Amino acid sequence: MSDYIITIDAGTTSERAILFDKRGQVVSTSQREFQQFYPKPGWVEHSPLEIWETQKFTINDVLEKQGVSAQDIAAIGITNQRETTLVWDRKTGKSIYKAIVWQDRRTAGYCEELKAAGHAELIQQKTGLLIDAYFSASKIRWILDQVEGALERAENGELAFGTVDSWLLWKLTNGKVHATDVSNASRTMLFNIHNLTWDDELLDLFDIPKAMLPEVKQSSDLYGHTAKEHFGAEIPIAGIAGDQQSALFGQMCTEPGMVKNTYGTGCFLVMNTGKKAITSKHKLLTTIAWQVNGEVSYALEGSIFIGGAIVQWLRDNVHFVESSAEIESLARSVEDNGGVYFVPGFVGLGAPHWDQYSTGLMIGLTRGTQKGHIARAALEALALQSMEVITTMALDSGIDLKELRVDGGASANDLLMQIQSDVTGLDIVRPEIVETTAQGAAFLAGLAVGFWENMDEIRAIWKADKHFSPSGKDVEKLKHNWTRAVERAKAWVEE
Ligand SMILES: Nc1ncnc2c1ncn2[C@@H]1O[C@H](COP(=O)(O)OP(=O)(O)O)[C@@H](O)[C@H]1O
Ligand SMILES: O=P(O)(O)OC[C@H](O)CO
Repeated sequence: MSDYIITIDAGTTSERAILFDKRGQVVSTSQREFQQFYPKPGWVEHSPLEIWETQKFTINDVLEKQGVSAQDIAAIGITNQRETTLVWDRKTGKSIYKAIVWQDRRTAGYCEELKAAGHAELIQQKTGLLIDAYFSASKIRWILDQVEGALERAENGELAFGTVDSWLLWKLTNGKVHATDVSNASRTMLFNIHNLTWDDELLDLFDIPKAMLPEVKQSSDLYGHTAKEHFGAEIPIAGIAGDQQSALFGQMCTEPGMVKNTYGTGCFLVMNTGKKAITSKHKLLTTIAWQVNGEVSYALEGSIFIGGAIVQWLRDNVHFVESSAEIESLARSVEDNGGVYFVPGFVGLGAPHWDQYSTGLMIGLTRGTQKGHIARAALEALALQSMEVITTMALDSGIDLKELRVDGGASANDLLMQIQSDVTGLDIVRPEIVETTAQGAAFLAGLAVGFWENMDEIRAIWKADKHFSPSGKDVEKLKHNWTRAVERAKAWVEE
């Protein structure tokens, strides 16, 4: 009898394996960090082999911790950092270059050229995306250009491209399955999100051979089985979704108009728009949320590059606090921000600004500024960036939002959640289980193998824990000054 589902959560800085039981509860977790490579300013790479070995370790570790065997696992679900690009040799199973991470900006210049050549509209219309180094296509192009002989090998069908989900699937199945799901495919800038196929015109534009692309399947689907040698028995792999889409599913935002925000390293706001792919007029992304039982759900997304990382930066780079949690008590030590604003444009600004040339900016400092004011400004920065995306989402969708479901590390911060409610006027809802990213992939895999019968059974698992409602505080000045501060942070880097 198979009692559990395992989710593989392959994140940007660490990988986890999480064991879920039939009640949708987390039974056990194993987590391990892996190395980040920064070979040049703006470049971020991972070792593909380390991604695989780290993930394999966590799966074996979680089984051992709980004293269960592979036979007890009904299915594996995969959720992953998106856009990160890997290319490997089909015969040897070895990557031909390191994984180029979603944060990597090396192809920003090439992307500017694409914009200047007038390709933005076509790309947005087909893929729902805005031209940016963030997505996979320009990264694949870079590998094919820079690794000797790569283009020819790719044309001959010798090379495979995949995002992290595809890479892990390939490794788990010992090279038997080369596939991805629609949500990950929709982040490559090569996938037509309307007819659900790799787009020939875009492949021509980026000069990427079709032969290297994975098969695209539903998010809840049987992909294959793990090779027996890895965990002692074959386990079905039955669900895949990009981490932000998976969190939307885990939060049970399954109806049009429902929105979640994940406060991790970045903040990722995603709104379910149902069967409608809404083209944003305000620089949000249109993306595929998932495909389940043949039905595709679309979403609008606002990706904010620096969220919880602002707190991490205060902790690790300038030793302002000892722990991330300490930021809350420090921020509570003052009444307000004392006029201080902190725009975290460390890697440029994402949605809705998309300014590759902004930097971090702290403004409004006076002789009276105290530590607490800076802590408060940092938390307000998370909330105000998210507010900008929410305002934009309401405009694009025409939907009057009422509620925002939250998860991710920084959602544990009650003060931040209260500020979020005050600046958006929304009811902020934090669920009992904040492991929604992993839970989403577990649900997708569990549905495919009948571990859970249907959506109603899953819906009953999600439960709210805490609500934060607007306090009625006047936030107009805060919003006004934030807008002024953001404008000053923009276009700072001169190339
Ligand atoms: N209590 C807190 N208040 C504010 N930020 C926090 C708090 N706890 C964690 N964080 C921030 O949240 C991030 C970790 O969240 P997590 O969801 O684990 O991120 P990720 O999955 O992106 O690695 C870190 O950047 C950390 O600084
Ligand atoms: O690994 P995370 O949680 O920082 O998420 C990364 C996103 O998928 C990037 O688009």
